[in-house]
This record gives sequence, structure tokens and C-alpha cells, in this order.
Amino acid sequence: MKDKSGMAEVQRLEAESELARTPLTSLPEFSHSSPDEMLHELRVHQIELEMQNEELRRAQISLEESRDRYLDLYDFAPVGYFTLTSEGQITEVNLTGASLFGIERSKLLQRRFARFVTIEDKDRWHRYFIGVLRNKEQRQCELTVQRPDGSAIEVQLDSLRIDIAGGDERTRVVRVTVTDIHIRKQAEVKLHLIAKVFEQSGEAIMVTDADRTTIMVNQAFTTISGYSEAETIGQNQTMLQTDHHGADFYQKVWATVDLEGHWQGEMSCRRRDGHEYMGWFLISRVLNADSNPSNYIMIFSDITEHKEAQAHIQRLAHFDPLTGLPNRSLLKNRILHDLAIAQRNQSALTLMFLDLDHFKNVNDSLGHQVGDQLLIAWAKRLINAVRGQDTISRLGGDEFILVFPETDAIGAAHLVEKLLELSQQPYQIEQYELVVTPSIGIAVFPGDGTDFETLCRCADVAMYRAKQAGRNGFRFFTSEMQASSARVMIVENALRHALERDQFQLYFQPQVRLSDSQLVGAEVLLRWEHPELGHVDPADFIPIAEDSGQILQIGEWVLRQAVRQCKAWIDKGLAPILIAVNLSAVQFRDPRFPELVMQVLREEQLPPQYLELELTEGVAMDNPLEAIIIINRLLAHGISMSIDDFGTGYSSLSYLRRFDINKLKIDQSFVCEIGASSENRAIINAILGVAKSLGLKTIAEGVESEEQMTFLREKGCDEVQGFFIGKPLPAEQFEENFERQVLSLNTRLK
Ligand SMILES: Nc1nc2c(ncn2[C@@H]2O[C@@H]3COP(=O)(O)O[C@H]4[C@@H](O)[C@H](n5cnc6c(=O)[nH]c(N)nc65)O[C@@H]4COP(=O)(O)O[C@H]3[C@H]2O)c(=O)[nH]1
Repeated sequence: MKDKSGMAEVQRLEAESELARTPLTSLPEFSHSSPDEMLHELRVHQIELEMQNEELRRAQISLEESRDRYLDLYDFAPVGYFTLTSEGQITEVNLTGASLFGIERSKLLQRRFARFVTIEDKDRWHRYFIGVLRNKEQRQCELTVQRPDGSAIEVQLDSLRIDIAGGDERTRVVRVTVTDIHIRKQAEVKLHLIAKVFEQSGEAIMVTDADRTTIMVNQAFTTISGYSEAETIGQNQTMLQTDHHGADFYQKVWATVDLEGHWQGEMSCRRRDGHEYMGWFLISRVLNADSNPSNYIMIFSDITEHKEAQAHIQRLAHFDPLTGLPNRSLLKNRILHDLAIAQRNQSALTLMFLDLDHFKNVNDSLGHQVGDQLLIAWAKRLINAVRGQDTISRLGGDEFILVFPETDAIGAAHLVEKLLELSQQPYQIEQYELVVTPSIGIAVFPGDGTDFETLCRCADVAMYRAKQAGRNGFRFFTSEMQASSARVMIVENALRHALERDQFQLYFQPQVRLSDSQLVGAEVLLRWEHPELGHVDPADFIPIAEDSGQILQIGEWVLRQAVRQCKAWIDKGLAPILIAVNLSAVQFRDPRFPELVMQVLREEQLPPQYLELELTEGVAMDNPLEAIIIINRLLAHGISMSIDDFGTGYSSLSYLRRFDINKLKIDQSFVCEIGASSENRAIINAILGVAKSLGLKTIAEGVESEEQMTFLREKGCDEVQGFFIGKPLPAEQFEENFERQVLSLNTRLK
């Protein structure tokens, strides 16, 4: 660019040559004007010229400003601008271009553009540049530029050939726009990767819109679900659901996704072919800019096999692989649970150690194959013989541990009899008929121990003793239990024949009204005389009969005999009395019982008002609501009901009121202490008070002295029964004494 003095010089020269070419006639006409006018005219021209100068100056400044602005825009444009000659030489470049190439602008000028292209892209550049030169249209290309500092940058070129007016092929230039695309490229790579991950993921991916309509699935989805992409797109995601979960399950899942943004867990799904499988799902919500759900992403895998493997591992960890019985580890878990319940309910629990006698011989002589089959068959038999709540576990070899909740020594004795009986039947294994007997050791919670280890130790010791005692038998850990269980078994077996062998007899004990010393009733008491066992107390054999279920038969026999006897006395013309028959809890719980009583009364033709049924307080209060129903049914038929052993249980007064019974029987334990214990006197007083306020009659049992009788009479007790009035006697003797008894009573009681 030329400076200002240079410019003036040029103008002067131009003006002089112009003056030489221009004739003077063309100059303004001043000749006819006066000098003043000319001076004036010149001044005006001078001012005009100055004004024109000023205008020109301003135009020039504005031009320069606009050029600067253009240059700024050019230099700082977001893309690089290059002008290349037809040889590919850089003749112009903006600052952005220089900065993209990582080099000063001046060092770029006159250099060939190709010099900055990486070796790999050089060929491409040449082909591209030739193409640009040949065609007069904009062309695009992507390549990598090698910067002087060694770094590379990916760029996009947009090039256009510019033909100079009047020029030829050599004067053509190429304008190239260079855009940095490395961020876009990175994003593209990322997107590509994401697409690959989506497609190649081993987990099924399902993308839905905000309405949960499927918009995208991957290959794994097709593999797992069996549905093609075309069959899935546009469908609601519920197409995978099964009936395995209820509607509320799905509601909860989607509520969680909407509330917390995601949910994960197991969900049962149906394949296209109808098969169900278990999927592990991760469902995530995608929010849009307004924080509203725009999409849901469901990622899941088929975990059916995994679950089966897990179950298998679980089985291996907790079950014996040969017999399928729980192993020691599971047994321990179960027994801890059973012991906790037994502790809370204060109930018993039995643990048995069972070992098969001479099992080793089977293995040694017939082979392990036969031994294994024998163990499996034995385990099956055991399982079928016990209840669902019991646990049979195999420790290994021929050792088993058996746990029976809610089972005391007597229950255990019954069970063990059953197990020994089971082993009598032979097993057919392959061609062999085998009989295998067990030796069993028994420990009972809480007597023998309160924890698993102690109970195991005791049962183990007991089993050792059973082996020593000749095998094929059982031993309790404690000798008392052994003795009592043995006695129980003997009594139970003897009881089975007592009825048919006519070993039972009824005794009658008088019940007397205190106000007029009248014999008003008799309690019926069962007696059993066994040829070997001798006299067996009802307190001993009644619970055994209850446990073995024999009480139903025995109770019916007692009822019928008592009713028959009462009717016989009435028929004989004796003054009618009430016969009080004891009822067992087992009879009372039998739903057919009220009907049975009515049937017996009908068959024996005794009016119901002569029968009283004695129910112990414990039985009545065990299930009071059920008791109320049964009592009411009996009362409705005109039968009297009394509560026996009153004061020994925990009667709820509100139930007592609703029982609608006729009589309370004060337990003999309070009566026998009347003289010695002021507490017992207070209790009797209280019972009499309660009975009076509820409108119930009272009878005191176990009266053995005049002192007791006097006290009871003074306190307002209605009736008495006990040795002082009369011991229980067989029917004939009771009858013989009947008249005499009343007479003697009259004298004794007055
Ligand atoms: N120390 C003393 N004892 C007296 C006196 N007066 C009567 N006893 C006895 O006390 C028991 C009263 O019968 P329980 O409380 O119903 O108690 C009865 C009853 O619960 C049950 N029982 C007896 N017979 C039957 C029956 O046929 N069926 C049912 N389910 N239980 C029966 O056996 C329990 C015992 O009966 P038993 O041995 O006959 O004993 C009877 C009786 O002999 C007395 O002044 N002093």
C-alpha cells in the first residue's frame, strides 16, 4: 500500500497531464468578471473543494472501517478460509485457518496445502483437489491435517474453484473452507459405539416412548423373547407379561419407576412360543427437558438357568444328595426355629438319633449300590410315617436325626414304636429281600436340654445305650423317661383289651345337699382292674387313653353304663338322683358328642334332667367360644353341666357368665386345706361369691372332715362330696347303702 505523499505526487502528475490534454477554453469563464467577483468565485470554489475533500475523507474512513470489519470477520470466522493457487499453493489464509493448522499465518503462505495433509490422506487430497479444479462446483472432503507439533486434526474441506475474469487455467484460484470436525467425529464414534453396544449386548434392551409403546429393541431382545423387531415395534411392553404376577405387582413396579427413576427385580415373562422364563429386569425412566418422562428403557436377561443353578446349589447346601433329606445345616436351622417356638409356647420337643443296625454288612456284602438304594427306601418310609412339621435329616452314612415339635416323652414313645414297627417290613432291593432295624436314642426338650447341641449329645448317648441293649430298640436319655414311657406303652396296650375283657367297673360317690342333707346325686368314677397290672388309677390311664384316642370308646361305655344304672335305680323305685359323668377334653371336642349323648339317653330311656356332665375348667377355657356352642347344645336338651376342679385354672369371668352352666365344683385341693390355710378359705369364699352372683349352684369335692363341712355350710355352699360323706362304691353297694346312706347322712350331717 502506498503512503499519502506518494498518492499526492501521483495525483499531481495526473492533474498536469490532464491539463495538458484539456484546452483552456474549457476552463470556467472568468474574463468578463471583475477581480472582486473572481476572488469571490474562487473562495466559493475553494470552500466547495474543502467540503468535497471533507466528504471524501469521511467516505474513506468509513471504507477503511468497513474493510477492517470485514478483515476481522474474515480472520476470526469459526472456520478456516484458504485461497489456493491452481498448484495448490496457499496464497491467503485467515487466522482461524492458521490456528487450526497450528502454525503462524505467514509461515503458511506460499506453502503447498498438501504439505499439511497426513501421509495416509495425501492421495485422497490430490484426487479431491483435481476434482475441484475440474468442476466448477463446491466439493466436500474429510481428511486429517498434520500439525507441526505432531498432533493431528480431522477437518472437513468445502472447496470451490474461482475463475478470474479474463484469466486462464493458471490464474484460477480455489477457495477452501476448513471446518474442525474432530468433536463431531468423536460424537459419531461414540454414537457408533453406543449403537454397537445396543446391538451386541447380551441383555435384551427395549426402549419405549412415554406411553410405554416400544420404539426400539436389540438383537438380544429377539433372541430372548422370540419376537422380531417388526413384531415388537409399536406394541405395548405388556406383551411380555404372564399371569404369574398380579396386576398390583405391575402397578407397584411402574409406580417405583415413576417415583424413583428406576426399578430392578425379577419378573416372569412369556416367550413368543408361550414358554415362561424368569427375567432380571432393570427399568429406567428418561426425562425430557421439562422433566417429564420421554422414554423408558427396559434391560433384562433370562435368569431361568441361573435360578435353577442357584436352586441346585441351595439343594446341595441344604439337602443330602442321596436321599433328598435335609442335611445337618438345614436341620440346625429348622431345629433352632422349632426350639424357639417350643420355648415360647412352653411345649415339648423330641429329638431322636437313629442308626441302622449292621448297615455296614449290607454295603460290604451286597455293594454300595444296594446300600444306597436301601437308604433311599428307608428315608422314604420315614418321611411317610411322620407329620409335615417334623424333620427327618440324614447326617451321612446310616445316621439320621429326627425332630418332632410338640412331642413329649409319651408322644416320643408312640412314635418310636411306630418306627420300629415300620422296620419289620422287608425291602425288596434288586433281587434281595432286606430287613434293616434301627437303634434309636431319644432326648426331650426341655428336660434333657434346651439347645441343639445338648439335645444331640443326649440323643447320641441314648442311641449308644440302645445299641448296647441289643439293637432294634430305643432308649430315652433319662431313665425316668425310659421307665414312664415303658409304663405308658404297657398301659396303652393293656387298655386296648380292657373293654372287651370287661375289666372296667363304675363306682358311684354320693353328692349331698347341705341345706337338708338330702342325697341329690352321685359322681360316676371309672375303675380298672387289670389281671397283671392290678388296680390302675384313672389319673394314670385316662390321659393315656386320651392320647391314644381310646377315650372315645371308653367314655361312651361309661356314659351308657351310668345312664343305664340311673334308669335301673329309678325303675326300682329309688328316689331319683342326678348322675354326674366326667367328660374328657377329647370327647368334648368330638363334634358328634352332643348327638351321642342324646342317643344314649334315648336308647336307655333316661330323662335328660338326671344327667350332669362334668367338664374340667381347663377344657372349657381352652377354646371358650367353641365350648359355649357345645354347652348350649347340651343344655338345650335339658342336660346339666358343671365345671369341675374350679379354681385350678384361669377362668375368664366374662366367659364363665356366657357358659350358662348349672354348677361350679370347688376343687378338692382348696377344700382339704380349709383348716390350715386362710388363703384357701378366702379362695373358697371368692368362688362361692362368684357363683352366687352368676346364679350358679356350688358343690365342694374332697370333703373329709366335719370342720370342712361346717365351714362350707356356713359360707353357703350348696352341696358336698367326699370321703366324709361317702367313698365311691360299686353300683350294688351304693344301692345297698342308698336308703341307709340317706338315713345315716341325716344323723351325721345334722
Ligand atoms: N383325697 C380324696 N379324694 C377323693 C375324695 N372324694 C373323692 N375323691 C377322689 O377324687 C376324685 C374326684 O374325681 P375328679 O376330680 O373328677 O377326678 C377324676 C376324673 O378327672 C378322672 N376320672 C375318673 N373317672 C372318669 C371317667 O369315667 N371319665 C373321665 N373322663 N375321667 C374320669 O380321674 C380323676 C381321678 O379319679 P379317682 O381316682 O376316682 O378320684 C376321684 C375320687 O375318688 C376325698 O374326700 N378325698
